[in-house]
Amino acid sequence: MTVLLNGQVIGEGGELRTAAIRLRDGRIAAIADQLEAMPGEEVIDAAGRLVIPGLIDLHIHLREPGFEEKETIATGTRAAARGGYTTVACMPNTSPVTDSPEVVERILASNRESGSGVRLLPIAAITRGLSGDRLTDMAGLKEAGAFAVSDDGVGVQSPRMMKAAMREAARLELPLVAHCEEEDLLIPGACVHTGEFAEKHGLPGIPPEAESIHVGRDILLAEDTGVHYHVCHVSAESSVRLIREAKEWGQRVTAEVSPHHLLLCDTDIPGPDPAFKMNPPLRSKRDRAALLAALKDGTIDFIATDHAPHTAEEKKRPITEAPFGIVGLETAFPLLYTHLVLTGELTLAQLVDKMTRIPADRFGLPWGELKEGAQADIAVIDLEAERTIDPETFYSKGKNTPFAGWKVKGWPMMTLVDGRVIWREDGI
Ligand SMILES: NC(=O)N[C@@H](CC(=O)O)C(=O)O
Ligand SMILES: [Zn+2]
Repeated sequence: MTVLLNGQVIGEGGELRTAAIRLRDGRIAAIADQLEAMPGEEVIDAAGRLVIPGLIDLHIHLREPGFEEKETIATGTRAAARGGYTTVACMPNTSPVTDSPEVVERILASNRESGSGVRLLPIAAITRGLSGDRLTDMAGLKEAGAFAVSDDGVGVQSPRMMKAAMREAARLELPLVAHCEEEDLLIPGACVHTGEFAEKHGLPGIPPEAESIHVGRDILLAEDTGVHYHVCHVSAESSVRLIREAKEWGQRVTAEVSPHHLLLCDTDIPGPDPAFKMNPPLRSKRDRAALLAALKDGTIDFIATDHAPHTAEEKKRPITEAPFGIVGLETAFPLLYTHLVLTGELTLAQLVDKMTRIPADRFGLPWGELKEGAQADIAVIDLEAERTIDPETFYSKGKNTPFAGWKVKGWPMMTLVDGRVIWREDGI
């Protein structure tokens, strides 16, 4: 048994209050203003710290199997635990692609063997080899433990294939998680948003409608299938408009946004630096404002990092050739706390909700809340701790972040899953 004493929890009305939390048999046995430590009980002093449900990230890349030089399940889940995450969902663009029950089982086994303690939810491919032309055996994948299906990394180009995928995913009650990108609208070497920055540097651009045309198409395709259709990493105002309308219409559509799209736009890119290259790209000020408004009003449901590690060598290539993607697990909470909560854009309660309860609720997961009887998945955060982001200190093998050198507050100090400490800051 463990008891966390004197922590700050977020109350019903969003206010902070001091509380003690008793953990027993992997669950939250009691939450009260005060509790007495019992003989033999492990005591964690959380005085002055924020105690919240463990963070949930439903879009990350762990690169195993196949690209272990970029990240492994062991290093990526360790980075997750350090970031305050207790549950993460990993995308299938591995090698081999996560398109067979064997790969799903291998990912789950690797996480068990790593002893990370992080709950790992494998997302399986929609099409074999992410080729876009043949559906996977979704029933077999689900049976093996797949939590959703996605071809993330590429868009499903054929509407006919997407419709078939939606029907099958609906039948099996598997969420369909879409990377929205119409390749017919891309030119070779396209690497940044079609806008001010691309023009200034003479770089080929990725237009926002390459994303939103798929969002609109998919909403229409999903309409009579009953599928849970989820849009990955929304970046464009036009996508937001379509999602908003579909929700008003009563469709089962959800969406995520990543921290970098909330905090940066193309005009913040200092130069042609691959640390600022990700897919979808950083867009205009207007797009960024639309994303923030959509997150506030619930059109965009929650935040997911799209943690996408790559090697330093790969990210040293010219911007047109370097791979897309940046890491995010170890910096998401402090970045968002500092730049959205301390600036008054979101309340602390809203931010936490969009990183815990809401993703769990939308995907029917049993975690994400601090309440009696719930699984004891917890993050302990020091809202006052201020540090400068230094990629060299990351547990992740990926050091590719556009936020190096940013000084931010609100660092995770301890992470528990099932009432067990899976990571704690040295000296805590
Ligand atoms: N987001 C990225 O820029 N890259 C991702 C793929 C993806 O999520 O689309 C990757 O796998 O590297
Ligand atoms: Zn993607």
